[in-house]
Amino acid sequence: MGISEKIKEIEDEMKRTQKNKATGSSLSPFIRYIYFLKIRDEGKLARLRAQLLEPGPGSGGGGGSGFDVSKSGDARVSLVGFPSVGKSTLLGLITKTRSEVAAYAFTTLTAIPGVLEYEGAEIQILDLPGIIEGAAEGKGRGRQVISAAKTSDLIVMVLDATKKLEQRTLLERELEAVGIRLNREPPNIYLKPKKSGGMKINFMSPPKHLDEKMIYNILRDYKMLNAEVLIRDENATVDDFIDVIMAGHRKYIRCLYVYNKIDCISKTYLNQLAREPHTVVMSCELGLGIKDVVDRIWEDLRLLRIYTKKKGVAPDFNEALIVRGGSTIEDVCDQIHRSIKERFRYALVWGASAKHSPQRTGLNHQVMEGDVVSIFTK
Ligand SMILES: Nc1nc2c(ncn2[C@@H]2O[C@H](COP(=O)(O)OP(=O)(O)OP(=O)(O)O)[C@@H](O)[C@H]2O)c(=O)[nH]1
Ligand SMILES: [K+]
Ligand SMILES: [Mg+2]
Repeated sequence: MGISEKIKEIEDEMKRTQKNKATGSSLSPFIRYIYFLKIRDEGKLARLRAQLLEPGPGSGGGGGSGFDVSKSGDARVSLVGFPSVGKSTLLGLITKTRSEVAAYAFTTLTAIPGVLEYEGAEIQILDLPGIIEGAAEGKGRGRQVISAAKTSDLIVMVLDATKKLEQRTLLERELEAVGIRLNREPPNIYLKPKKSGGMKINFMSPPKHLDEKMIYNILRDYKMLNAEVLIRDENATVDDFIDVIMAGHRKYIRCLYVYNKIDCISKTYLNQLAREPHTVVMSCELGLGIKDVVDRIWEDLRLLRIYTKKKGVAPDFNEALIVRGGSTIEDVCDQIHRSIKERFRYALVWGASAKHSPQRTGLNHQVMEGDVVSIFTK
């Protein structure tokens, strides 16, 4: 019998025992026995499902390319967490997609995309298999899960409020290990490799954790013998400097920590969790805090709604263009049509980014939330 069939058999058995449990309430020793069987089988089931996630022989440690789900909508959000914290339950609550929910670990075996609609924006939400410690080294499908997370605009780390606080640090470490940097900006260090000329190392002000010799040695370790360096941040560390050298393999992603199952913890503890930075608390079971989670996802994505206006007509506020924070008129043009930029003459901008309304601008003008834009072409 293959693993899939074994799993099916145990699942069927569990469904049967669950039914027995519901009808035989007076037979308490019997119920206890059934319950014991169920718990034992859940353990077995979790182990089998974990095996199903193990990379096959010769597949190179879990694969590093993520799942075959194409990006769609205005942004991508990944649900990352240990098994059974409630990732699939959350997906079901905020999108129309149903991903299987169950009490045993590794219920979800692949990436399941759903769409969260938020005031005119379409946000892709990826429900992912649970990851375990050692995921970054290829344990289970961990590497694949983390690769998928690396492609997202925001990571929602789903945590079980009834479990130890260390779970968060453990997960962060797994993500760090593959070059993901959570809620951090790239270090303020300028590094330019050169063909010749040796090392030129400069500081804006004396750094506290670095000196010229250290930088020189690190660069040599990475086989960079000619480079120009300017450390702009006095708090920069060796790790920061290595991140700059490895910039191509680093990804700076915002992370929202979501503690689920608050129906099972004390009020005091709940308040403590809720005060942590970048954190929201919820109970999928009771439907508590779900709207907060959705609002925070939107805020943390930092997307902007821009409205276009045709000459002589009022803007259509029902139809927003969604662009990323920091976008320019050029990005707005690209969002409307690929070729519009080539025929661009100027834009008129009304709203928060305009010095006066309307402001006549070029392609470089940065837009802000709620701006109204008219594009004039040749
Ligand atoms: N008490 C409580 N249980 C919850 C809550 N949300 C989800 N659950 C339960 O937690 C279990 C796991 O839920 P799933 O949504 O399957 O968890 P998951 O993170 O997708 O799990 P995997 O796919 O196995 O990694 C299920 O039995 C849910 O009913 C909650 O807010 N409170
Ligand atoms: K589960
Ligand atoms: Mg799941």
